[in-house]
Amino acid sequence: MMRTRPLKVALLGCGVVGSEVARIMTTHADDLAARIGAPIELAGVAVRRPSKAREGIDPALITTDATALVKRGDIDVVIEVIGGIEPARALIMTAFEHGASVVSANKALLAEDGAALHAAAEQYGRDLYYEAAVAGAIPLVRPLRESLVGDKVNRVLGIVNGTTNFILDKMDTSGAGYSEALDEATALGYAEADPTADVEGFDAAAKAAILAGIAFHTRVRIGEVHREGITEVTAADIASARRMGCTVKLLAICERAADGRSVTARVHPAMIPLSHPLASVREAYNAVFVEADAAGQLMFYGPGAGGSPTASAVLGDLVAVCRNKLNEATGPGESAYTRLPVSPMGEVVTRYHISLDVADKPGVLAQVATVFAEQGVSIDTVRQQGRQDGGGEASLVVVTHRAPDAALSATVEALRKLDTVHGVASIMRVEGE
Ligand SMILES: NC(=O)C1=CN([C@@H]2O[C@H](COP(=O)(O)OP(=O)(O)OC[C@H]3O[C@@H](n4cnc5c(N)ncnc54)[C@H](OP(=O)(O)O)[C@@H]3O)[C@@H](O)[C@H]2O)C=CC1
Ligand SMILES: N[C@@H](CC=O)C(=O)O
Repeated sequence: MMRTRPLKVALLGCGVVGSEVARIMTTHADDLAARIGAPIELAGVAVRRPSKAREGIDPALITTDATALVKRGDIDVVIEVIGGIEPARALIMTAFEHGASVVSANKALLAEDGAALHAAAEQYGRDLYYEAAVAGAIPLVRPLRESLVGDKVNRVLGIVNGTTNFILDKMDTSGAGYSEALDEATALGYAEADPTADVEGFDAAAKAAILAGIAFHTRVRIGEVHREGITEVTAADIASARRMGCTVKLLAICERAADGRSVTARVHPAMIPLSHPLASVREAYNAVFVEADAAGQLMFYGPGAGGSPTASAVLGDLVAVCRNKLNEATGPGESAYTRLPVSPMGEVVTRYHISLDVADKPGVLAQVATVFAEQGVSIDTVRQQGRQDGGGEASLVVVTHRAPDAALSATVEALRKLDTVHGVASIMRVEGE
């Protein structure tokens, strides 16, 4: 039977995501009430700039005092879509203390301080849901937290940042410049308030930390994730990838060690073969592979950024949390975990694509090959192309077999010291084979 007294919802933030959440709460009010078993009421909307026009929102609900809103005592659910660390963290803690459960899309905060937030939720008997924090509309947090909790997940690999995928895709397919593609992604609402978070890989690293934590029942903080962004990826890298039958993607890769005693989490650009399913992930779409002992390989795919897709994930959490409230229960929360050490990047086994500018004369290839051999790195393919400019230089592209990242980077450092190597034009890892 439908309860008539509405559940009260406070919305903290009404930007790209928040404005869509408010719109769907209004336009789908009847459906949401039917799903929940009670109507929901938007009880207040906290923003920074109160005079800004907010379509479809009663101006009487707007406040700049988010703290007073969450302290009211009659709020059932707080939706935090402000972003950043503070005041979001303090507001969530205050919400728990004053009786509300929380739905958040804030991956930066969860990857920085998820443990304290979960502990506070548990202490006060509240829910903390955050499906929207990873890969926009794609259900990923709940499948890992609930559906796969009986299995053993060994690897999570995918594209988890829409902005960088949009930029790399535009650079690859339409030849767009980096800045032009970034401006377009920002205008479409994909980029973070500070797009450095996207292009330098912080956003993807936060998501990798969250995914590794849930998948491997451990804790990984953003600072433990090896992170490289896309700012160094050049048109020449993309062209080089094409020549190899590959494309360049920013990947997040989280792995459990074979002995189960440690994990790794990394974010970096990588070349992947055009035949790999991730190669066809276009624009701001995301896709994530999950490999588990019993389930095998699962692929999750969908819109990874933008107001409306992200709001879909927020609304799904809102319904779940409201149902729990009505049942005077909380959801599954955080499962028991073992703190597994996060191994450094140097121990990760990967492959390098290295493009060198070398002297075009006898013996150079042998010298280069010796450096690889000295570091214990086996070469898979070598391609040399003499330059047409008559300067006695050639371009040498070496693709290695799999080796520890420390050995690969030591190889690059040793190559830089050879007189016959005039420059390292690009280095990129190769994944997905
Ligand atoms: N955009 C996306 O595609 C996705 C975003 N997310 C996450 O969702 C969250 C929100 O992102 P997004 O909507 O893009 O961000 P926006 O910058 O568009 O919106 C932020 C909102 O928070 C308000 N705000 C900022 N500071 C305060 C404050 N101190 N007190 C009250 N309100 C404040 C802003 O107010 P005002 O409007 O007055 O400026 C604005 O309404 C972030 O955590 C982001 O990482 C997650 C998945 C996808
Ligand atoms: N800026 C993020 C938004 C969603 O998380 C992205 O581009 O993926």
